[in-house]
Amino acid sequence: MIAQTVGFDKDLVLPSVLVAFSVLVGYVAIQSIYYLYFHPLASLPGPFFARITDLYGGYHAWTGRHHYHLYKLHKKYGPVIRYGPNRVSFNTATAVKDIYGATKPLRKSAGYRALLLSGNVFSLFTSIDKSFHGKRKRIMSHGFSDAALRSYEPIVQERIDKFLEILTKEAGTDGWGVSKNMSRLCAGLTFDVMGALVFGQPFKILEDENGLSYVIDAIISASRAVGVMVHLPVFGKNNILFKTRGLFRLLFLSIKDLKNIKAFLALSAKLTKERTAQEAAKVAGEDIVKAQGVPNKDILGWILAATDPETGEHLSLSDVWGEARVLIIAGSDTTSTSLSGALYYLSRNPAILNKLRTELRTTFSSEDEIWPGSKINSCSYLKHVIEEALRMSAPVGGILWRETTVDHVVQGITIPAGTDCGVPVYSIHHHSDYFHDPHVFNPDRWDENIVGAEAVVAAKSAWIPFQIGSRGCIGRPLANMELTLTLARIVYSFEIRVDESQRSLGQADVVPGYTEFETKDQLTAETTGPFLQFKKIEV
Ligand code: HEM
Repeated sequence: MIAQTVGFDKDLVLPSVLVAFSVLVGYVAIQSIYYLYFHPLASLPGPFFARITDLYGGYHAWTGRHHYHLYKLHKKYGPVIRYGPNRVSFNTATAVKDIYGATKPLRKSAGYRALLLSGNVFSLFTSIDKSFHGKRKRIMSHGFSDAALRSYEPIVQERIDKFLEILTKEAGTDGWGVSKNMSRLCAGLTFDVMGALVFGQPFKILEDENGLSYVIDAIISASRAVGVMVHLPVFGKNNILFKTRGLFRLLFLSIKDLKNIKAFLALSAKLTKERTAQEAAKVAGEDIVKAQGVPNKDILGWILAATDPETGEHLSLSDVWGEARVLIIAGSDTTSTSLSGALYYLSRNPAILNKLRTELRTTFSSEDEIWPGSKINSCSYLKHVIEEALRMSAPVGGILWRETTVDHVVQGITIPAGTDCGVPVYSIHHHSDYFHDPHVFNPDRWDENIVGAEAVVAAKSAWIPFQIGSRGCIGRPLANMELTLTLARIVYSFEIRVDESQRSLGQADVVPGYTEFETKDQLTAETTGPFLQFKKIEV
């Protein structure tokens, strides 16, 4: 009797499906009409699908080429584009200030929440709430003070020594080493440096000693999903979808990737625990790190010892683990892309390479003299080469979304509260209003004596590889140290040549007639090459 009442009526299946489908289509149609004609951003230009769904941006993020795509869109539609129902991309230096300026009423977009690995444990990088971020920054900045940086110098130099040894390790009788994939080798260097600086011990990826090169692969594959989710704010805003983000990540990962990520999480948890226990055992007033033979201090050493000056709080173990993981990711991949990019451009521009070598050889009388300090700071051409490499192929080349917390004027347009805004880094770095011949690698564009003060001021206003404002990169001085020391020491001591058989690998031609170092954008970048050979210069 009961079975009959709730029985399954086959005749109702098709009509039910049709009704559900019609409701869905009707809902999408009404919502699209609203987005296209009645939404406060309706008058802004942009691709049709971008104006009605965030899936448009999500798809282009998935291709890894959305930074190049945004560049082309800005060329087509002008400086302001609607890049999602509730998202606006601006391509001007005024917008940089209006959006990222320290006092502006914007916070990181809800999309950043999708980056969280476990529950709601935010880190300095992933935090959205401004007061949480301020508190965390007060503690974290201890690890990036001038004193902290000085204590890192020998660690960085020791890893660079190892890196340079590898360049000509299997050199032939003519002195030229075998061809190296610089993306991979530079990643070995920067991950080792970050391992040593965060946990007090290098991963020794350069020596291939501890079998930890999977850390690089783990982070590259984890970044693929993150690079898409950060462009889908719904993952941060909708709690049900937020809980499914783990499943979404699976779409981007192979079994091997999953194993690598799991191993990296376990490794970073183990090293954080060990390092925290060491610090807890610290005898008052004694530097246990030195006492235990670990060279100098590391970032965890500084931040574990730090307290929030306003609240007196310390970080908990899970907070420290969260910060450690993010530091390894944020500090390695970015610096490695910058270094590979600079080597790509130097190896393809012999005149620029020679000019840089002349500067270094007239400043230093031997490679051993190349240390942080006033001498290296006086090498203005070295600085300009790095600035230019970061402009041409910025490691974070996409768009870093910020959400308006109140109605706010950007570039003269009132943007309603709750809208995501951003300036795509690749686009503004290649904007001809700020950079003459933007697709040409030209370090001289940063020299006032050559191009004039006005041109340099304009260029600086649009140069944002580290972002600006309170959410700008805390690791910038450390990245600068790594980049200047490594490049100066390579160029001082080695001849460099392109492996012609691999020249086109990792090379993009975004604009016909120009080639550049290709970055696959996934919040940070995935890169290949350049494939280079090195020969030690005879003294
Ligand atoms: C050339 C190398 C680097 C580049 C181009 C770079 C770029 C950036 C950018 C663009 C941001 C803003 C991200 C956003 O708004 O979502 C950022 C933030 C950050 N970076 Fe870097 N970075 C580099 C090196 C480093 C290093 C070496 C470290 C650490 C050791 C580091 C740690 C961080 C952290 C913790 C944040 C978050 C800061 C905050 O929100 O207060 N970065 N970086």
